[in-house]
Amino acid sequence: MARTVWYPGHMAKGLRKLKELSDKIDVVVEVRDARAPDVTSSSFSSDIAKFKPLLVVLSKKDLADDKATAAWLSHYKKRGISAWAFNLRRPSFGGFLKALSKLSPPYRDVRLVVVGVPNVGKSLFLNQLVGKKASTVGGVPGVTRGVSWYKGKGFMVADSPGIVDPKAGAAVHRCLAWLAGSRSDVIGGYHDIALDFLAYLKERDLLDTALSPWGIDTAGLEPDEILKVIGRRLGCLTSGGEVDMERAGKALLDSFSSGKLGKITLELPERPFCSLEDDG
Ligand SMILES: Nc1nc2c(ncn2[C@@H]2O[C@H](COP(=O)(O)OP(=O)(O)OP(=O)(O)O)[C@@H](O)[C@H]2O)c(=O)[nH]1
Repeated sequence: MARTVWYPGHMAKGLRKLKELSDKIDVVVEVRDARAPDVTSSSFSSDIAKFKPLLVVLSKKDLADDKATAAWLSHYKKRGISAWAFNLRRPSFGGFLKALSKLSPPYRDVRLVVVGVPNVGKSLFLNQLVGKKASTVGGVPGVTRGVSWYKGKGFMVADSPGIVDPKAGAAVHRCLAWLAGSRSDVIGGYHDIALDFLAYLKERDLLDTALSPWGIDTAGLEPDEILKVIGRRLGCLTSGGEVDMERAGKALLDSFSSGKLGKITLELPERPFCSLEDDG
């Protein structure tokens, strides 16, 4: 089934803004989702990393499988990429701040920009890093125009809108929808996206882990049958008593993105996300 790629105008504008910013910054911090670090990375950050240091922050560590997160951190280390994993709701930035201070020019505060796909945790990261009293900085010639800068202890951070890699295919957008980084209702509907999600979990042998909180026996069931069982279990019914598959899909995806299904990582360094049907 052909699906449209969701790449609205504000993201194109954000990408332009970021490119303009690149000569004013010292460091790029890319926030990636620990549940899918490869899907939520962008070719844009690796382009910038050719001439600016890149620090990778894996967000939502509390929602990801701990062993998988350790494997990703070790994967980055082997490739010389500095990376940390945080539960951004309760972060401990010690090692990250130390690395940041080493990148500081001797004559002024180090300037960083925080980039990442929508909903990955950029705002929460920025707020936690700068502190509760985060307020924008104004009036720094040549720096503050057109972008919001926040002052931290020894650093200045520019925020950026969520950017999805313009080259990302439809399959990546669907995975972002599972993670709540892209809107399922816009790119294909919850029913459709939830079926993709269930098919992917099945292919990765993650179905039983994911659905264990609901005690659903999935043996021999296809994704649409599984979604029907979930819909009945959660009371997503039409007035005629049929399962409302759109509501069931939304309930499943909400449960995954909020961590109700437990700590699940969708891809591993040795087996990154690959589409079941890459029509991008
Ligand atoms: N459990 C958990 N939730 C997180 C974490 N990081 C971010 N979130 C939640 O994820 C959601 C999105 O976080 P934001 O900081 O708004 O994400 P963003 O990247 O700024 O989003 P955009 O503005 O859409 O680009 C919020 O509900 C956060 O509370 C984390 O480490 N753990």
